[in-house]
Amino acid sequence: MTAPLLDVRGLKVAARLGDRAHPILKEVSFQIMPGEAYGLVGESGSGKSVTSLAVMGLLKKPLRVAGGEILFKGQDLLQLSKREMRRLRGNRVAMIFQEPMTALNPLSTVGRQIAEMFVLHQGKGWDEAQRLAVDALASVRVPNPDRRARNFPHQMSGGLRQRVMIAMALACNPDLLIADEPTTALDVTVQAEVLRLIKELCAERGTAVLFISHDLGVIASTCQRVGVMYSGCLVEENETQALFGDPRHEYTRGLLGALPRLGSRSQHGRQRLVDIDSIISDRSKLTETRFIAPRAAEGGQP
Ligand SMILES: Nc1ncnc2c1ncn2[C@@H]1O[C@H](COP(=O)(O)OP(=O)(O)OP(=O)(O)O)[C@@H](O)[C@H]1O
Repeated sequence: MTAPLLDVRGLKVAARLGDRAHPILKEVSFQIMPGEAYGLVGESGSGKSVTSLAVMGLLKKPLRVAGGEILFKGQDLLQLSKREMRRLRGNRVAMIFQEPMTALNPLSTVGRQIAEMFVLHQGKGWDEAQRLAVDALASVRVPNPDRRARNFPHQMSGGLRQRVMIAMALACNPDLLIADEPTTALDVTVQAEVLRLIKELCAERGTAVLFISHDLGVIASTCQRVGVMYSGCLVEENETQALFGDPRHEYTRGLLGALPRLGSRSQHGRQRLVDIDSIISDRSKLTETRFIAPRAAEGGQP
């Protein structure tokens, strides 16, 4: 049997405020197989970003890991030194964020920033790194990559900047790409293009992806399996199609029920949004339900 690429086991994260530690993640466990696209979905504040930052070793005070293991290729990332973690980041595990402007250096051309990845992580000389940066821009389908490499981030549209982030993230052919709401800040039409690009490039290269989104539509179009987070817990996990066809946790049913449907328009012609709280009867009971695994994992009952 293939070993998982990422195996998060009983991950607990707490926020220390004053002399009290508030639980933020409560024993979150999931696995991502090599080359697999796995989605984490849940509403704002459910703990998706904290999970991805913990995997990247980028949690900042007052947050800290309070228990569990994060095994990457069998090695517990929580045991690595800061230096070892820095070497892993950008190289074996890379991340793209929601807002590329905050991740890109405004004072440096995008070509230079991509080239730095090749110099830092692959020990390439500067001339070769710059040629590779132009190739990397071409691989994320940036038109006129030679000319664009000389642009500063503010000279590009949001969609192009996100392509630059993808080029940087994939520069060293990582085993795992973490994409945290990668298209939320983009126009709807550009969103679809960028999602397709991430999906295609990762499939071509065999890169596994951890997709984070509050948008079930994004997860449905990109991921093979999905984990649903609520209030710091993973409440349900399943193959994407099975989860959509047969949501079993009340919170998942609420999330799916709150999706605007094509054709359901209000009298003003807008798509009707359903409030999730009109579907879920009692939020206080949601975390009492145990984690719901795929049916096959329960012994194959129908
Ligand atoms: N620096 C911090 N200090 C204290 N609590 C924090 C901090 N950062 C996040 N949290 C808390 O951790 C919880 C999970 O936040 P997280 O950002 O992971 O949610 P999320 O599901 O990614 O939401 P969003 O989609 O809005 O980013 C929230 O309750 C949030 O208030």
